[in-house]
Amino acid sequence: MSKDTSRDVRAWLRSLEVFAGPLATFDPAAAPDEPVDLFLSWLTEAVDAELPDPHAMTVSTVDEHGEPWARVLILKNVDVDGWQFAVHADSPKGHQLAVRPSAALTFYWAALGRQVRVRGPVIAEPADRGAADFLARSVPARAEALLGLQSRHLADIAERDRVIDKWRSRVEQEPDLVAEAWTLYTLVPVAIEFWQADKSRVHTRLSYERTAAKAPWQRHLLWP
Ligand SMILES: Cc1cc2nc3c(=O)[nH]c(=O)nc-3n(C[C@H](O)[C@H](O)[C@H](O)COP(=O)(O)O)c2cc1C
Repeated sequence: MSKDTSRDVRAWLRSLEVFAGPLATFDPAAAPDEPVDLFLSWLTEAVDAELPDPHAMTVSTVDEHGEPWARVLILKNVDVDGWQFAVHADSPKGHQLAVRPSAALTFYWAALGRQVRVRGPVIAEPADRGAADFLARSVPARAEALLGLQSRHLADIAERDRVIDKWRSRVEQEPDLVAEAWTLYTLVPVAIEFWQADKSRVHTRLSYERTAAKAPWQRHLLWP
């Protein structure tokens, strides 16, 4: 891209609106003691507002060289014990979690002007829980996980379709087949931040922090 074009892009980006939606409101004084309760109420509002993929989140990890990585995953469950996602352990994110079992999650519900960030250690759940999650997946999703090549270089699209077709047939014939490396992970939160946008740009932030899993939560307002 030439420098002239990049100047145009800068102006174009500056012209785009942010926080265009009617936006939600947030009164931190009324926030519950347990952050998962607040998260579930914000998630419920996102679902009720019919936002697309309300349970999609960016999962950030760090590799053995300290390099950051991030990708979008689907939230599988959340309760007082933590936020859960399931992935193939033999994938880049699985390898990163093996060497650095810690992650950050970011949810963004744009139309409501809300962001939630969650950070903490990640534990791999026992194999039977990973298997139960795997068997609840669709046939194509199970086939992709069984072939176990996620994020590897692919020679051509025809090869992808041929191999996936082969695994789909196998899953249809053997519906109890489980990818052993499919793993359910729980992020045990030590820091959770709720961020509410305001059109005035005076945003409201509430953080819950604790020194260790199961320790009591401390609440702090944060400067926007
Ligand atoms: C909305 C959305 C949902 C996704 N859900 C998953 C998922 O549940 N599991 C998964 O392995 N990848 C999922 N992906 C793909 C990941 O973002 C990522 O491309 C893939 O897991 C490879 O990541 P890695 O190379 O860091 O291991 C999803 C992508 C999007 C956009």
